[in-house]
Amino acid sequence: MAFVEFREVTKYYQMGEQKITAADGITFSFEKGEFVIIVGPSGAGKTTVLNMLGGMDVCSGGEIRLEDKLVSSYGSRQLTEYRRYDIGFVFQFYNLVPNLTALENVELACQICREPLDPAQTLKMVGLEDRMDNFPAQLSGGEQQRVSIARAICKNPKLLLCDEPTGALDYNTGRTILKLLQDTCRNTGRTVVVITHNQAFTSLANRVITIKSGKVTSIAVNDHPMSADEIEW
Ligand SMILES: Nc1ncnc2c1ncn2[C@@H]1O[C@H](COP(=O)(O)OP(=O)(O)OP(=O)(O)O)[C@@H](O)[C@H]1O
Repeated sequence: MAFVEFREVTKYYQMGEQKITAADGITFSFEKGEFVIIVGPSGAGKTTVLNMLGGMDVCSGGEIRLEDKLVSSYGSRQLTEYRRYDIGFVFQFYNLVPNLTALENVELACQICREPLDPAQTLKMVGLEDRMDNFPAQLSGGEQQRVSIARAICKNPKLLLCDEPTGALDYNTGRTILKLLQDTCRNTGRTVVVITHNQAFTSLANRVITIKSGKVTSIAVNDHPMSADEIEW
């Protein structure tokens, strides 16, 4: 059994009379420790897939599994536990609490999980040992994204899910964030999923899942991914 599996997953949104198909029979799987990129144009269904994988949204049909858990059968209480214990999220716009310091933002997330990592150590790992007592407004966009990555990793999740994590950052800062995510995967064996519309990022991944119009159009496995230092876009 694969670590993560989507089998014929569908997602429909009803907008008045109109039925929108955001996922149209999505099937893929990947293994523990992989760096997975889900790529596709705007509106392809990437966020929908990530939200269903992260338990933030439910599918209309098909099966979603993480290890031996059939996530697609979960009710709201089980989904709350799943999001809390198994999933770490990184969003495009960081979503830090503005009146808490970097360290307090990470500590807050640790309070709701079972076996958190040490918040200060995790901030050190993302290169912020000297900025722990700063508030988000005192940090650059790249530094705020590092805090949000530390906050997600600190929960010690099975899956780290990142939705356009470099979308709000300049070129060089974006590259350092991709390197951090790639190093997190390589050095700690954590499974990382990144969604992006940027085709250039795909050479970083062990597995690239391409989505168009709610369907998987290709799945490519790369045994020799490039380092984030080497790519240009
Ligand atoms: N809550 C919702 N209600 C109605 N339609 C939705 C909802 N969420 C997404 N959709 C629609 O589903 C489709 C897929 O959207 P999704 O956000 O998953 O695409 P995406 O690939 O992540 O796009 P982007 O890169 O622009 O964020 C789009 O047509 C979108 O308008």
